[in-house]
Amino acid sequence: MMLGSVVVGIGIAGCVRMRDLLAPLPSSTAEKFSIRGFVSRRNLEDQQGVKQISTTEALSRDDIHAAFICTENTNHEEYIRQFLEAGKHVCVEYPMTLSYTSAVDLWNLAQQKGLVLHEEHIELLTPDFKQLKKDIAGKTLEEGTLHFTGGSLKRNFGFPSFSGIARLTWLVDLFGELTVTAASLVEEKENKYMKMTAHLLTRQQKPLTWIEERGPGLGRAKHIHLRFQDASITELPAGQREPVGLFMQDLVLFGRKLQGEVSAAELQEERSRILHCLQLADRIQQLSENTQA
Ligand SMILES: NC(=O)C1=CN([C@@H]2O[C@H](COP(=O)(O)OP(=O)(O)OC[C@H]3O[C@@H](n4cnc5c(N)ncnc54)[C@H](O)[C@@H]3O)[C@@H](O)[C@H]2O)C=CC1
Ligand SMILES: C=CC1=C(C)/C(=C/c2[nH]c(/C=C3N=C(/C=C4\NC(=O)C(C)=C4C=C)C(C)=C\3CCC(=O)O)c(CCC(=O)O)c2C)NC1=O
Ligand SMILES: [Zn+2]
Repeated sequence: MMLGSVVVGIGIAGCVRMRDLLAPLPSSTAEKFSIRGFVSRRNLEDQQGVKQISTTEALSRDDIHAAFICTENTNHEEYIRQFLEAGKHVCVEYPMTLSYTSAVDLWNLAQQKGLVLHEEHIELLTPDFKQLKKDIAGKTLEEGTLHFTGGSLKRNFGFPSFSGIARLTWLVDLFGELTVTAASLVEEKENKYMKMTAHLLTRQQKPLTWIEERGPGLGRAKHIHLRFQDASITELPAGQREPVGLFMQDLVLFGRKLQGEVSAAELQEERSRILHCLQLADRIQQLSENTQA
């Protein structure tokens, strides 16, 4: 059976989703999707030959089974809830929500309804990350820093521990569950500049620092300083480029979940990681807001 799909939010991510749905990876679960329309709060002409439909139509049509939520982050929660309540599977661009408790609610709703709730994590699929993970396998961490820089985000992307949750996901995927010991935020609104610093500890009580820095003219980059018992890594390794795009890899994974090809254990592990990261993001926000006041 084909999985009728709708893309919600026509920014960079939404357009890429549409492109991938229109030209799925051959012989993959991505071929099971069939795009039926897109939703936008603007009135748009056809996009890549796909027609705009209303949210009401997307929620009520029997031939629509899945929604791709690609709006700015402040709207994710409301759209996810509406589509789950309407009985549709959901793939949402990270971060799923801007609070831990709302994410727990949504996972519970998906479970009650027997629906797949999938959060995109292309940062785990990048060649550089795959290589880094291989390079540090078996090494014992002493301390580390992950410093992200990037251009200013538009409004409505949420607190930086949420908009930048991809970086936190890296740290948790590499070093396991973490705790937050301190966090602060420096913001210069008039300069569109911000720098968040979070201090974390691994289960083995090793310190990790996560810095998320954004401002006009800052290039999108990650700096790492990882010190292990017998080695240091101070540069991201360049992984082997892959023929399949990142969003397409994520689409295939979502498709595999819908086809029941992902084991319950794997689903549980992923859900735990996602909720753990959102919980850390929540804690970082709380601690930062306390230091600001
Ligand atoms: N661009 C990328 O490479 C990646 C993006 N994401 C996530 O995808 C999501 C969307 O990001 P982008 O597409 O890059 O952002 P974007 O700024 O290009 O698009 C945001 C979306 O919101 C819509 N929008 C915002 N305010 C609106 C308003 N007032 N009225 C009508 N429409 C409005 C835009 O048209 C667009 O659909 C975010 O959750 C982001 O974190 C995740 C991974 C990678
Ligand atoms: C060119 C302008 C450009 C914009 C506006 C952009 C936006 C953008 N990229 C993101 C993540 C991401 N973006 C990319 C990669 C890309 N994303 C792309 O739009 C393109 C062209 C690539 C390059 C192939 C990746 C891999 C992530 C996941 C997080 C990360 O690893 O940084 C996010 C989510 C929040 C974040 O993690 O920062 C946004 C809003 N990315 C860009 O590169
Ligand atoms: Zn640095």
